[in-house]
Amino acid sequence: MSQEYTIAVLPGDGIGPEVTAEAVKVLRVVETRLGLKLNLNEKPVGGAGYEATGHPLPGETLEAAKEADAVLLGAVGGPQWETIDFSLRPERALLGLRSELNLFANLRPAKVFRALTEASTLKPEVVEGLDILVVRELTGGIYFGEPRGVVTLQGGERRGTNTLVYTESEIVRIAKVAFDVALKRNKKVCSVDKANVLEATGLWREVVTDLHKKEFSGVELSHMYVDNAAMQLVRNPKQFDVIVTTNMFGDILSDEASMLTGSIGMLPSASLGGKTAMYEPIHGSAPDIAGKDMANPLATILSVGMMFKYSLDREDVNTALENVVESILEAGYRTKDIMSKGMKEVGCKEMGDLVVQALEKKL
Ligand SMILES: NC(=O)c1ccc[n+]([C@@H]2O[C@H](COP(=O)([O-])OP(=O)(O)OC[C@H]3O[C@@H](n4cnc5c(N)ncnc54)[C@H](O)[C@@H]3O)[C@@H](O)[C@H]2O)c1
Ligand SMILES: CC(C)[C@H](C(=O)O)[C@@H](O)C(=O)O
Ligand SMILES: [Mg+2]
Repeated sequence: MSQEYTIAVLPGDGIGPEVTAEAVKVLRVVETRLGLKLNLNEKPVGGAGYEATGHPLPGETLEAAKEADAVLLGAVGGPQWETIDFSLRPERALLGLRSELNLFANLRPAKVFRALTEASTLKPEVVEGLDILVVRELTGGIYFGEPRGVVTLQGGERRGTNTLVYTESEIVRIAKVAFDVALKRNKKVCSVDKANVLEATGLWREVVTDLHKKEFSGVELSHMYVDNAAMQLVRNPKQFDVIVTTNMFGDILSDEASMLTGSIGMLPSASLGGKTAMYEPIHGSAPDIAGKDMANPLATILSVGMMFKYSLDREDVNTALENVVESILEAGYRTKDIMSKGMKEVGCKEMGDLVVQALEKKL
């Protein structure tokens, strides 16, 4: 009997469907080569969900995600939905999926592929061999804290509120993920906060320090304020190995870290914690290049690799995909975002085809 898995495929908006289509091609190759049976259950999400049903996270989409062995998501959002009520914005679908599936741990690896060392915004020697992991808390913090919203005050002025909240247990569980993953890497964690100003992250620092003392003293722990961390990431990124941080700081620092690797189109992610995990590139729907076959699909394809590693018990597929991506880049193929002189520019589909061809030889 062949292994059978159900994967909820949520392409979303903008370049979401373009990069997801390439990742699906890759899934199909792995299915054939490994003799698996993959049931791909495609559903609308984000703006596409809103247009289809009036809600960015339709009930059938959430159900499909909950019932699946893993979720693959493209990207959501776009200018056409920027003025609708916040509760119906495409981005809310992401928050809904993350909280409903209890995906509190978001792993965002920023690895510099050898062939792309020259594509980084930094000098080659600063990023060569860089391999860091941002562990972003994903279901708490200012993204979910109450009270939130906009009210009109007496006199007519409006006031907007969001609230940064963390409980001790929320901090402990994400810190545990970071320490555990550090034990499998270089045993080094930097916890990033704003403990000099924000009480909630003062608690964050205290709880991380206590947990470290009690259970993870074999890991080297440091703390850094987020403003300094943003600066250190571009000054000397190789000082970091695992970075653990809050929901919003992780969002920002991972986009910054992506540019060390050459492009935001290179960074995959895994969101873990509950029964079903979700895999998505860290980038958005890129309305500026949508529909032009220009998007880099590698972040989404590498997210498929993470899916095999964390949900489908085939880390070898992740390794094969990383090797395939390296070999394609070594051969000089580049999407526009990572293009440089003397290289061969390809579109989104052609990049997907190159991965498929190389993977067919590898698996
Ligand atoms: N996970 C998600 O679904 C997600 C993440 C971030 C932003 N968004 C949404 O996406 C929309 C656009 O947001 P934004 O412009 O701030 O961020 P973005 O990540 O969509 O784009 C930022 C820049 O990076 C480029 N880019 C992004 N992905 C790329 C890829 N794969 N290949 C080549 N270039 C790529 C874009 O062309 C753009 O110039 C907004 O609605 C936002 O809310 C969604
Ligand atoms: C679109 C938005 C909700 C999302 C986030 O802030 O988490 C995105 O920026 C990301 O990084 O996945
Ligand atoms: Mg982001």
